[in-house]
Amino acid sequence: RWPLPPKFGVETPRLAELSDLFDSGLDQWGVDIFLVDELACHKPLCAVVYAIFEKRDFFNKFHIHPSVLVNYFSQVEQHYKQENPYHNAIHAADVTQSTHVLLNAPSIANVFTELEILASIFACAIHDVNHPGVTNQFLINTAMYFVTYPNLIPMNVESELAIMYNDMSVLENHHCAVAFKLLQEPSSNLFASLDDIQRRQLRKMVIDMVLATDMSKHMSLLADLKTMVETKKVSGGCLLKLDNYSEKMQIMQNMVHCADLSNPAKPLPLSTHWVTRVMEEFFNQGDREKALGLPVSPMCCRETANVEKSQVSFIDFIVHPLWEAWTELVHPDAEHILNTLEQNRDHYCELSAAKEAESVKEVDEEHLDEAERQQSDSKR
Ligand SMILES: CC1(C)CC(=O)N(CC(=O)N2CCC(N3N=C(c4ccc(OC(F)F)c(OC(F)F)c4)[C@H]4CC=CC[C@H]4C3=O)CC2)C(=O)C1
Ligand SMILES: [Mg+2]
Ligand SMILES: [Zn+2]
Repeated sequence: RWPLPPKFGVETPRLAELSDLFDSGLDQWGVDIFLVDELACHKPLCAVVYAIFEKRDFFNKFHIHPSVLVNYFSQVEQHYKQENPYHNAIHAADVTQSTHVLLNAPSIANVFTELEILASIFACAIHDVNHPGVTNQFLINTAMYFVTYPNLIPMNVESELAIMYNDMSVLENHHCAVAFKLLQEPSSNLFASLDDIQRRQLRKMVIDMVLATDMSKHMSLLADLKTMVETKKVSGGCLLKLDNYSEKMQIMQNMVHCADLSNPAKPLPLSTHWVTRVMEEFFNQGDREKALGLPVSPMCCRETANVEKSQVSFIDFIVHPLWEAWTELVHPDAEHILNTLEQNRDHYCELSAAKEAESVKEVDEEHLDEAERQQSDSKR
């Protein structure tokens, strides 16, 4: 009934290269997602989701026609703002492919049902859709802005979002709502062949995973993961005893959260590329906060931010503790990921120390110049 879409759902003159890259890299941690973006003519999300669905045989398992997948994820991809330096479709493709790799860890094979795997991949693909390029804090701070200055034309409709969601996981609620709204398109009914129970289960799982990508949930999510790892150690190390929904969902939420925080654990060239992008997005937000007379958020001031120091702190306080817990949960499958994270952290630490030494040297030279000036003055 439907014409077959182009391979991977993208019209590209470089299909052979894209196909080869997926053959060798789709299941690899550290595939060059920026090269995927280039080869897929800047539709990386469509291409990655199509390739994963094919690799996992989801088209047959869930009776999904390839063109329905392409119709839906083309819509989703268009709703990612490509003007965002960081929160764009490349990030969505990156998190989706990273989760695809994490799901292949031998120690969690047979833990998840096919529906749970479908829900995880889907959740990653849509987890930041229509992201406005600012944080929840910014939206919350600006929500009251138009109450204080009603005559100001709403410079950013996004602040409507905080009003809509009463400051609770504003972005993450929005990403879910947009994704499920797009599903209602008749030509995009991805889950038409699922039965009602499965559709309801999938919807709940996706919402639970996407809402867990809100960084304000990070500490509680990590605490629960550590508790699970402790009990797993006690119960002879097998994960297969996961029978209730909440324990399984906890692992799925942490898996997607790990993928969302995986940039510092990727090969260094990819990691530094993501740092440049995320800082650009934060600095744009800082510029807007300054213009609005709002307090500038941490790491968002382009004049004073120390990129290397922020990255070391981000890794030490947030990323490493999470990946340490995940690595223990799936031991020994994620050792190489944790090692890469630790090497990258040391790289940023050295950069930060070198930068520190450089600025101290400059100050010393200035003092020397000043002293020489004073000396020559006193001689005259
Ligand atoms: C400043 C500190 C000394 C003290 C401190 O409180 N925090 C945490 C902090 O300030 N946060 C928490 C994370 C927030 N955040 N940050 C993201 C992000 C992504 C990639 C990054 O680099 C690289 F991997 F590409 C990155 O690097 C960072 F250094 F900027 C940050 C996203 C993570 C998930 C969802 C949306 C993005 C999000 O909510 C931002 C506010 C510290 O980090 C250290
Ligand atoms: Mg997000
Ligand atoms: Zn994200």
